[in-house]
Order: sequence, then C-alpha cells, then structure tokens
Amino acid sequence: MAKPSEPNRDSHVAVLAFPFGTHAAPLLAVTCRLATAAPSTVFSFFNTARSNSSLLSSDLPANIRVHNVSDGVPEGFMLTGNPQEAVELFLEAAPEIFRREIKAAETEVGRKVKCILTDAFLWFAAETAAAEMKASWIAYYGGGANSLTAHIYTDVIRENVGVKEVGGRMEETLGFISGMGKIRVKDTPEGVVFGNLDSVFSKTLHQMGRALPRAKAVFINSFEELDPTFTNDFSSKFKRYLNIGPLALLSSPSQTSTLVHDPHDCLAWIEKRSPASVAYIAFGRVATPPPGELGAIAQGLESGKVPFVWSLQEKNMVHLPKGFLDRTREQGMVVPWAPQVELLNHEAMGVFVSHGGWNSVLESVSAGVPMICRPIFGDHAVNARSVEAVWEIGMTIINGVFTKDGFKESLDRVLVQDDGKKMKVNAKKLKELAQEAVTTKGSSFENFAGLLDEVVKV
Ligand SMILES: O=c1ccn([C@@H]2O[C@H](COP(=O)(O)OP(=O)(O)O[C@H]3O[C@H](CO)[C@@H](O)[C@H](O)[C@H]3O)[C@@H](O)[C@H]2O)c(=O)[nH]1
Repeated sequence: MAKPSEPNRDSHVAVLAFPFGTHAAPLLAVTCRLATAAPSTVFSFFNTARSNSSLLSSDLPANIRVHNVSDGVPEGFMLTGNPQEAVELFLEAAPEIFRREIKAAETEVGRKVKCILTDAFLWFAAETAAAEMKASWIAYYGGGANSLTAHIYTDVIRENVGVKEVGGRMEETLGFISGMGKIRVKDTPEGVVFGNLDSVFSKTLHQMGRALPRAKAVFINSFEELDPTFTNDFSSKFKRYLNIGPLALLSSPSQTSTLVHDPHDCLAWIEKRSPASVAYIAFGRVATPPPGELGAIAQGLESGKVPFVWSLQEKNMVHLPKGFLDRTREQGMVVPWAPQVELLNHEAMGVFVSHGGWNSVLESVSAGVPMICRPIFGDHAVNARSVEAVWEIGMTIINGVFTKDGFKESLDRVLVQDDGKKMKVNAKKLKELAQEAVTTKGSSFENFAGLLDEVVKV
C-alpha cells in the first residue's frame, strides 16, 4: 500500500493510529494537513488493514505512505466477539508491532524517524519507541478535553470519591476539579472509579493520564473557546497543548474538492424538507443501542411524525418494527451510511440524536445543531452531560434510554418547545466561535502552525 515518492529532505514522521472506533480517520485527516504543509517530510501512517479499509479513500498527498500492520490477534486465535478483547490483544502486541514496522519503514524510505505522532491511547508504544530511536513523541487525544480531564485526574477523582462502594456517590459532582463542576461521578468513563479498574484498557488509560505530560506536545480535535478552563489547565500541565479543530470545518468534503460520500442520496432527500425540521440519528461506528431501543426509536419517530435520516448498520435493520420501513417511506430514510457532516450543515437539520461520540458532538457543535444524547460507553456520558449542562445545547434522552414516549417527548422538546429554541441559540453561538477558531486569525489556525512546527522541527 506504500505510495512511491521521492521527497528531497530528510525528515520522516511515524504516525501510529489506534484502529478502533473513530480514532484513525481524524488522525489521518491531521496527517494529510501536515503532509500538505510539509511536502518534503515523509509521513509513514501505520494502521491495521481493517481500519485502513474503512477510511474513505481520497487522494492522499504523495508524501504519506500508508502501511497495513498486524491487529495483534495471534494466528488461529478465535475472538469471542467481545470488542474489548480485540482492543486488548492489539494493545498488548502494539509495542512490538510498531517497533518492527517503523524499522522497516526507515529502511524503505531511507530516513530515520525523527518524530513519532500517535493516538494518545498508544502512549506506551510511542514512548518506548521514541526513546529507543531518539525521536520526539507527540500525542493526539481523540476525545474532548472533558474526558481527557477525567483521565488526567483519575488519581484525584479516586482519592476524593473512593473506588469502593462508589455506587452511593454516583450523583455527586466533581467540583474539586476545575471545569468539572457540572460533571457527576456517573458521567466519568468506566475504569476511572467504577467498572473494571484492572482491565488492560482501564490501566492503559489511567497510565496515559500520567504519561501525557511527558509528550513533546498533546493535541486534540477541539477549539480553545469551547472549554477555556481546560485549555488553561492543560497549557500548564503539558509541555504544549494544542486545540486544532474542529476538523469537520477544515477537512469536510464540502470545504474541499473531495467528493461527498452519499451512496443513498440523503442530501437530495433533505433538500426537500423544511428548515430545522429533520432528526438525524446515528451512533458512530461501534456503538448501537440494544434491539428493544431501536424499536422504540422507530415508534417514537412514527408517532411523532418527525422527518428523519437514520444511519443504521444493515445487520441491525432486523430489529425495526414490522412494516416500519414501508410505512415511513415518505417520512424518512434508514441507511447504512450517511454523509453526517453535510447533513448536519443543511438548513433542514433540526436535531442530532447521537450516542455522544466526540467526533459527532464536535460536528454538531460546528454545525450549530442541538442534540439528544443516549450515551452507551466510554466518553459518551461525559460528552452528553457537557452537551446538556455545560454548553446547554441539547439534552440526555428522557429516561436515559429510548422508550417510545420518552423519545417522542425529547424530540418535541428540542424541535418545538422554548427549551429547544434556547439550545439552538447556544449551539449557534458555539458554531460561530468554532468557525472563528479556524480562520487565519483564529486560535486553531495558530495552534496548527504550532503543531506543524513541533512535528517537523527536530
Ligand atoms: O453514517 C455515518 C455514521 C458515522 N459517520 C462519521 O463517523 C464518525 C463517528 O465518530 P464518533 O461520534 O466519535 O463515534 P465513534 O465511532 O463511536 O467513536 C469512538 O471514538 C471517539 C473518538 O475517540 C470516541 O469519542 C467515541 O466514544 C468512540 O466510540 C463521525 O465523524 C461521523 O461523521 C458518518 O459520517 N456517517
């Protein structure tokens, strides 16, 4: 898969992706921007074949070489289907995989790697390789500053809340950490104070919080004005902290010449709807609410008569109520993939119903669209809570899970009631700040220049 090219200077950057969820796509988007800005530097992008094949293939700059690496699953090993298992096998094998692959790429390119840029989840593989190769290490954290705070302050949260019998303290807020006054114990990602604290994944994230201050720089897909308190805090904690987003405003197909991937013609469909009327429903690449809740979503949409676009993997369509697709043919569309960013930016978009994955939240913020969140795992709950209580641009689904009436009422609240109007006003304000951040005078523009400097300067 490596692309042949003959760049003429001697800089070589290794980019290590975390091949699960929506981690690799934004990292590749940043790599493309860096590679365009530094055409004589070679960027070797390492990711599993499976994850690479899920990245929308557009023309990459000639100085990016994409490599398929092992997923760490031993030969003949039968995965049980528990997603955590695949993640943990990969994490365990990652240091060896990347060491081997970086060495091979150095030989192939004929240049030593001077900088290792990684997903923050891979801090252990990056730090070891960087020390061995005398390279610098720069980390990309794929979530928002809110969940990053939970990982950076895991020890503090554990000291204050305890880790035993935490159940009784779930509603308490984390007021002892600045910027987290509205976040409750129950909103923290599993593995911070509840869930399996000893799993490989929980330990990796806990240790990541301690390791990131050692990185040469830490960057995230966000903008400073969204979370000024965290920005201030991290600017003193990390050697360099750079908000370089929202990437959706920088690398969305609508902002570039790349074709929009719209295999089911969602954009033609939404064109005919009235302003701020449509519900867009999507739960990212890995999470799906349980089958019963998918049925409740369908019932809520049907009884509320809300026009909709629903991105739902084909294998889950069997859980829709009998006849739903036929009855709602005029009302909406259920598709296995939708051009999310473009839909959110359409004037007919009224509400985004989401699990609260970071990329989705930021894409909604960038489009000024209010949200209804139904968190499923990881950082979803802290993102949903920020949407509802910190930025006040949406709400968590009534009852915490989808029920027919709760969903119908939630849709009504956001699309029709005064509450929803306020959410929309707040969302529009954030959209303006996001747009400002990426202009040539904006904070993210300046931060990207800082990142470029850290990456190519050796
Ligand atoms: O039909 C679809 C469905 C999804 N998307 C895109 O897919 C991405 C989904 O990303 P995200 O909302 O972050 O969800 P996940 O795929 O669930 O992402 C994982 O990775 C994120 C970043 O670390 C974490 O915040 C999440 O918790 C984790 O589940 C977004 O860019 C969407 O625009 C589409 O374009 N079309």
